Amino acid sequence: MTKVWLHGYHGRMGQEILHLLEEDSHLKFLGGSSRNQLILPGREPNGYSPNDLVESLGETDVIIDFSNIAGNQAIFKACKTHKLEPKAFVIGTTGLDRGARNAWKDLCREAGHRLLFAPNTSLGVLLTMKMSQQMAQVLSPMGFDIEIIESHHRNKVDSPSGTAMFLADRICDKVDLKVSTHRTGKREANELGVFALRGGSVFGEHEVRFMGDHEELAISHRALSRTLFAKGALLLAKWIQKQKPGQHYGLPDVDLNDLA
Ligand SMILES: NC(=O)C1=CN([C@@H]2O[C@H](COP(=O)(O)OP(=O)(O)OC[C@H]3O[C@@H](n4cnc5c(N)ncnc54)[C@H](OP(=O)(O)O)[C@@H]3O)[C@@H](O)[C@H]2O)C=CC1
Ligand SMILES: O=C(O)C1=N[C@H](C(=O)O)C[C@H](O)C1
Repeated sequence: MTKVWLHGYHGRMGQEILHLLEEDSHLKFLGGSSRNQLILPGREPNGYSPNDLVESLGETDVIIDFSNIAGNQAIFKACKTHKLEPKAFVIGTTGLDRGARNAWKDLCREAGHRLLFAPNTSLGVLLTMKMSQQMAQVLSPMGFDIEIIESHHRNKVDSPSGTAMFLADRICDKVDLKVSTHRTGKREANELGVFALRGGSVFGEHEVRFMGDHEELAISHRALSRTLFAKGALLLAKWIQKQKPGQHYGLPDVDLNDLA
């Protein structure tokens, strides 16, 4: 059995993942953490120090993080300062800047951790990314403009979404465009604009639009619940365990056929 730790235990995603973990025959919930509490089965939830957290993680095989920037920073600092033995990580938290991601990458190399940055754990989004790259490679040289629009629930704290930035960056790996998230004036020729809507209880919608002079193509993904993110997180938790230690991975490294 693979033992799993849930950082962001009390959150919307934490609770969704917990429900699926309870039914999974290969993964076992070892414990969790939120802003102020350590949650260990059979014990009263308790306050904790970074050292307590790392001690509790000792037995864990995979740490799944769905918290926020401060929460991700907290578990990073605890693992770095208190020298956690090699583990596997799935980082579902979004909004991390380049500095934070680089610090995790360094820690992986130093400590022998395996880590996957997964700003969207839906397998459909992975396919959306791959298809968007292919469409961009054909349509951008033909003069089509590419823009991304995303919608999420009113309580989401980061904007644009991690997924929208991921889609934009992966498209820009293939075509020579610059991501713009704060356009105020006219569109520049080499821009890929990213725009966010917030409201209601939208689980997550992303649309990549390819806008030409006489026709328009689009590829879109709509989450119908949080279950798909939780299911994907558990599949990816199994996937990351099989990867090489001391390495970090991104969603483009994941072959959908390996998850079936
Ligand atoms: N990869 C993916 O597919 C998806 C990613 N996400 C991302 O996952 C993250 C969580 O989303 P969601 O569940 O909706 O958010 P919530 O706000 O519902 O939950 C956040 C959780 O993080 C905890 N937390 C906050 N600060 C800290 C801290 N300093 N230390 C430890 N834990 C902390 C909160 O604890 P407390 O309850 O004590 O405040 C809470 O349990 C977001 O970044 C979101 O964008 C969301 C959906 C899918
Ligand atoms: O906060 C959310 O809810 C979601 N966040 C992720 C993101 O920022 O892309 C993934 C998903 O769309 C839901």
